[in-house]
Amino acid sequence: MNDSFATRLRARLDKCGPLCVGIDPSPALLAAWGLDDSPTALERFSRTVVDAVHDVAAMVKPQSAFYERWGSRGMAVLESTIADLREAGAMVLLDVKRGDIGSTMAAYAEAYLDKGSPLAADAVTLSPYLGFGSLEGAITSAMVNDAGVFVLARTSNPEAAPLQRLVADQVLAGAGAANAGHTPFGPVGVVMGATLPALEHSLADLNGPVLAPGMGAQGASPADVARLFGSVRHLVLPSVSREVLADPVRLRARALTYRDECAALLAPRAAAQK
Ligand SMILES: O=C(O)c1cc(=O)[nH]c(=O)n1[C@@H]1O[C@H](COP(=O)(O)O)[C@@H](O)[C@H]1O
Repeated sequence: MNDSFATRLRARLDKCGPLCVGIDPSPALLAAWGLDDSPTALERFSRTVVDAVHDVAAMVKPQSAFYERWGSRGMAVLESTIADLREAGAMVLLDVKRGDIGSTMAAYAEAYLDKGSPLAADAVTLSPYLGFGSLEGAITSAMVNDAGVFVLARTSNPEAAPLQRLVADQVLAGAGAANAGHTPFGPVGVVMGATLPALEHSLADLNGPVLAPGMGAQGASPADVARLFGSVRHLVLPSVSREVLADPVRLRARALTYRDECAALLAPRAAAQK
């Protein structure tokens, strides 16, 4: 029998520490690395990141958009990047932010969560704006496939606040209901930006992981992650992309610095001292 998503993520968090590193091969980063904008460069970039961070990050998060730019050639690189990560023992969070009516959602779930799919990941990001209930099939599929999902609740971009403030509690309630009774926690995570000025929502009944993007390029720090999510420190996965990816030579060192800082600030001991 395979371990559940949460059991695998718990083991990775305990082994590697609390950090997710994004693979975002944007044209700007390819240029910064001295690479041209091509599928070959995409592959070189992705391989370099996999080699540098696969044992540092609890999860690695390829951003699908940067591969989709290249059509089928880009998708082939995404497929091989997912395979490389898995072979290296990393957990893959595929950032696709999908959300649609039930029947279409079922096809997305088949594409990204079914164990036999060429793009199968350990987890995907989902958008709840067709209603939390529209994600039910994907959540069931995640459970059947020992995978997970991360549903957008309060994203890191400032313009999201007026809209998401109104619905985030529904997302958190839906996720909490799906996760109830699961140990060590459930397969339905949420996305909450490390850039939020204040938390504004209770995570007490979530019983699922919290992906917290926004460190580095978007201005948040590991201290912000600890300030916002200290109450669920054992469930937080701070995420960073551009700041770590900026320089191929310092990539691993930067990831290690973020990892160590997050681990120190989110350690149980830090809670007791507070
Ligand atoms: O789902 C995400 O990862 C995500 C959620 C969010 O609220 N904000 C956010 O920036 N992201 C992703 O995180 C990456 C940007 O991270 P940075 O380069 O570290 O700012 C992009 O791939 C975004 O799509």
